[in-house]
Amino acid sequence: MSISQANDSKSVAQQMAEAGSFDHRKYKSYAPLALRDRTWPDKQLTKAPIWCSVDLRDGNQALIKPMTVEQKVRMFQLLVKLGFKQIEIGFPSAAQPEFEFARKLIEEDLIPDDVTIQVLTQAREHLIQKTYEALDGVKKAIVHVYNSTSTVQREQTFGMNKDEIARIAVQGAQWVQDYAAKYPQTEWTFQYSPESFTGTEVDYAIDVCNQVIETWNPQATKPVIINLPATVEMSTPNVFADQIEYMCRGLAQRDHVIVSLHTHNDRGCGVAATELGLMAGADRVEGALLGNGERTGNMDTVTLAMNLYSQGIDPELDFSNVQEMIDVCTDVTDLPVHPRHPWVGELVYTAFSGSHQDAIRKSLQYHNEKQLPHWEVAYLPINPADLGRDYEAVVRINSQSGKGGVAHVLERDHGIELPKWMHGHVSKIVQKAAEDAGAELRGPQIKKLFDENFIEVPDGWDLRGYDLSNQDSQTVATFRIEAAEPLELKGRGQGALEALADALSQHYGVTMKVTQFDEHALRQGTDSDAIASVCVTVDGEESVAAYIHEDTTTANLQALLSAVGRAAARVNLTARTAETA
Ligand SMILES: CC(=O)SCCNC(=O)CCNC(=O)[C@H](O)C(C)(C)COP(=O)(O)OP(=O)(O)OC[C@H]1O[C@@H](n2cnc3c(N)ncnc32)[C@H](O)[C@@H]1OP(=O)(O)O
Ligand SMILES: CC(C)C(=O)C(=O)O
Ligand SMILES: [Mg+2]
Repeated sequence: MSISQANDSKSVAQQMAEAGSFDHRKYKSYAPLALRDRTWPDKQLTKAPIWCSVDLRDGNQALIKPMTVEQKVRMFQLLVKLGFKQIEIGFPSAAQPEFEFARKLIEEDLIPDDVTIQVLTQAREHLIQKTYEALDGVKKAIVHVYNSTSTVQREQTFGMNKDEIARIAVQGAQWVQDYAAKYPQTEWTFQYSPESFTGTEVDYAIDVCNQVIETWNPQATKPVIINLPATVEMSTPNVFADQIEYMCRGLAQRDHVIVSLHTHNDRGCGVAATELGLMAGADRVEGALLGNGERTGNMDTVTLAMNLYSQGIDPELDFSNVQEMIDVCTDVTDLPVHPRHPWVGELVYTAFSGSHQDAIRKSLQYHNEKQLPHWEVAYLPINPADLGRDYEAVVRINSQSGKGGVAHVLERDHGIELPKWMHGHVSKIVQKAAEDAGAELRGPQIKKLFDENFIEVPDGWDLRGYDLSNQDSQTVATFRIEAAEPLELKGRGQGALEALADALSQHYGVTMKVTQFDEHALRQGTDSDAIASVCVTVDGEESVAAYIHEDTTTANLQALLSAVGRAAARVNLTARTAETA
């Protein structure tokens, strides 16, 4: 008997008993909804949805260690600061800290006037009663009642048929309404979730939701919220979008119903499903910061908001201080943020690889020079500074990096703008050091390598002074050099640099040619400091050096002298004459 035949004849229970059987045939594919006249694929998102944070409920119920009341207050205050106007604060009938937290917010008047708190309850009377007790005295609140409607839960958890499950929903909705009437001073909004909606036959989901809507009888001034959860993400986002479009068409009193989405991320598409669901007609979304929540988490509100932001849409949430948000979240959830987390991870604006760095550097320069009206920079979907991130993270150097990246770091961190011909010389040194270290090199290490290999004056090659004059439209010069014995050399040429090359050629009896030269002001440091870079060939041997000085002629001459001095380590330079002072 083949393995395949063996598996086909086994029940799921038998297969489960066989530990370690990685066999896809025990799973079946989802059945897509045949919505032929779907309209959502042609829609575009143009505005932010109504946001509801579920950090303090769905996020909290998934933590190893649920938040304390104090931690919940901290998270609540962060959510308010970020701009959430609807915040599900918990499941007050579930546990004492949940109840106490609701009481604290109300009694200590911690809820801003423009923020509505929301609470979750099962459709069970004693839990609903306790929920209202927790909310006594609140100005306004959303009471969110749910029951599970999927085939699996109907059959396996509840052992009930469709009508019986619908009756739980309607009875729950009725209790929610009845208890609300006991607290007339509060402005109540009701919300219903057919939990495990994506595993529910869509016509049945419409039927249950419409019975709840009929119970609550919403008005224009008193809408209800129907929240459609992908309690477990079971399909590709397009299937979810079809389900949402179908629901939006089938829900009664649609004008008085706010359609809300609550996706989870089991297949890694929680945000994508929400985006398509919004295109399919939903008005509101529930989610958690950084995607905290049951299993793989809830839809990540940071990612969705930043996706909108990066399309030029006001997300109506403020992530300008992303570090503060990360600090509070990691602290209260005790969960780390992945370095590649969309938009906010430590590495998401960082390029280590040479070609990316080169493109980023050129593109940023182009962007600044042309003053483009919109952000269009290679490899950087948004300006990291918008999130309070600095540019240091954008280009980081290791052995995968190229010359553009090294030049970028010297420019960015030290205001040293190198001429293009020098990029390769510097990056060769940096790359070798990175390879030897087998690690990243940070800005100060790169500057040190640059100083040691290009700026520092080799022993015995210090320029002590010079006199320049003009003769027959040529520069005639005397140079004083601090060597083992002080030298005074004379030379002539087109300018001071050529005159020095001439003086050194004569002195050492070698051919010397300045092949590259550049001089310009430093972008950092004193106003007058200039950096000069020189490439010289000494008897065919190429040597490069640079020097920084407030006097540009001194910078040029010392750069040349240093380059020759560095060549002297490789070429035998012996004085031909004895022109000592
Ligand atoms: C997808 C989601 O995130 S849903 C939210 C989940 N969050 C939580 O559960 C966190 C808080 N929950 C709790 O602390 C507890 O579950 C409580 C306090 C709410 C209830 O506690 P208990 O009654 O002791 O236990 P439990 O939740 O297991 O109750 C199960 C019973 O409720 C019924 N039930 C479960 N959900 C619902 C519901 N939404 N509406 C009506 N009845 C429900 C079950 O059928 C079961 O009935 P049975 O006793 O006849 O078998
Ligand atoms: C309570 C409901 C909305 C829920 O969290 C879910 O279905 O995921
Ligand atoms: Mg959930």
